[in-house]
Amino acid sequence: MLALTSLRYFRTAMGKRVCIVGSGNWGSAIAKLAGLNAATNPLFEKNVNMWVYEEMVEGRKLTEIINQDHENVKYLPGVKLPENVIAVPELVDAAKDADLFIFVIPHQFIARTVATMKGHVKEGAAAISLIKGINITDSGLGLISDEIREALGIDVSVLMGANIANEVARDQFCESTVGGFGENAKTFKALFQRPTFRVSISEDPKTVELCGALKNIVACGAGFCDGLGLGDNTKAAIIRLGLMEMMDFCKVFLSEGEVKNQTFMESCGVADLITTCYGGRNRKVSEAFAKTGKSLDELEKEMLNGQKLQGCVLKTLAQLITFSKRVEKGPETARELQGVLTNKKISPERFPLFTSVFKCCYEGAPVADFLKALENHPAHGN
Ligand SMILES: NC(=O)C1=CN([C@@H]2O[C@H](COP(=O)(O)OP(=O)(O)OC[C@H]3O[C@@H](n4cnc5c(N)ncnc54)[C@H](O)[C@@H]3O)[C@@H](O)[C@H]2O)C=CC1
Ligand SMILES: O=C(CO)COP(=O)(O)O
Repeated sequence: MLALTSLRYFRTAMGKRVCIVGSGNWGSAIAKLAGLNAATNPLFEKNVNMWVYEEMVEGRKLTEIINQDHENVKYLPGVKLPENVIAVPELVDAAKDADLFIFVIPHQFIARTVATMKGHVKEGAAAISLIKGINITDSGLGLISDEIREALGIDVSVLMGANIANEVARDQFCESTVGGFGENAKTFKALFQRPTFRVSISEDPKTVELCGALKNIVACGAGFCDGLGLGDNTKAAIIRLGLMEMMDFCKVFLSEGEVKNQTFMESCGVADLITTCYGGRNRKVSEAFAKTGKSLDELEKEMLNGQKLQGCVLKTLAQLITFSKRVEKGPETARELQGVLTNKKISPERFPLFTSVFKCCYEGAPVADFLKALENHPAHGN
């Protein structure tokens, strides 16, 4: 009896404390996995804090609903969360004394979030980013992991993969990729891996992270394909050409030697691309965009009940390709990339799929013309 008590004390004293920064669809699904593992693995402290951006749901605070009913009824309805996952409305309280941070919020909110955390993070803590987005910085492309690392001065790994949250939360078998190094990568693998969630470690974290952002753009193209009533051959071509552009983009924007081709064969690469192009939110909303002509902002609000589009990376892409253009609204990823391409003196013709998705989303190009841009794709040779 005494031995058991001391073991419990030792565990509380020594286990790493986990804080999940975010509680949306994926944030809640990953909370289930991390909560179940923390409850049984002495490497971790049993209780896992989850920062919840507070809101009222049917007259009750979302944090109260999660802590009393153990379900995030707004962002992951129908799935019970482990009771050791504790919803905390104040970010600084949630982060207090944490050793491990899991960043899982839509990428447009990261800057404000890390600014709030600055000065409240324990020395020696480590983080992992599950965020599938990118930024533009003065020097061009900015990885979200770099933004977190620079703001908080801690090591940051990434987790990317073919992981539609609703399926992961229902224990349907899938794989995922941790991009990172050494003990921190292993610790995060131990925190997430479950019998139905198999995690590999890749020491090519920048490519792993860029794959997670760029696939969002291809998913918009897949949605256009569905919206236009086209079939599986066309979708397969979009996925393949999208993959070629993702690989080329990574080699241009990371230094060539850093990018390992094997990374594209991991769950974070081709597998995530496939799942997103069939089952993701970007695909779904882009299909509706092609059919209705409503704006992406409008459709996001109508169709996603508070969840956010990250196809979105478009916004960054756009700025990377045509730095002069500033588009204020809409899917961010493609926008974000455009300016970077111009900075690198790379013509948009090198990335016809990314560019065409952007033009349809933000410049009023007809979706019916989307595939024309692919007819002379560089991947087909001369
Ligand atoms: N949902 C999925 O299947 C997957 C999502 N991801 C990635 O994970 C990241 C997070 O996505 P989800 O968890 O699905 O989020 P989500 O799309 O469900 O986003 C809604 C979340 O944003 C929060 N929010 C709203 N305004 C906010 C603000 N001003 N500041 C901070 N938070 C605010 C909401 O409270 C809610 O928790 C994204 O980068 C996404 O690409 C990655 C893999 C799978
Ligand atoms: O990243 C995802 C699956 O791995 C989810 O993609 P969506 O954001 O398009 O739903």
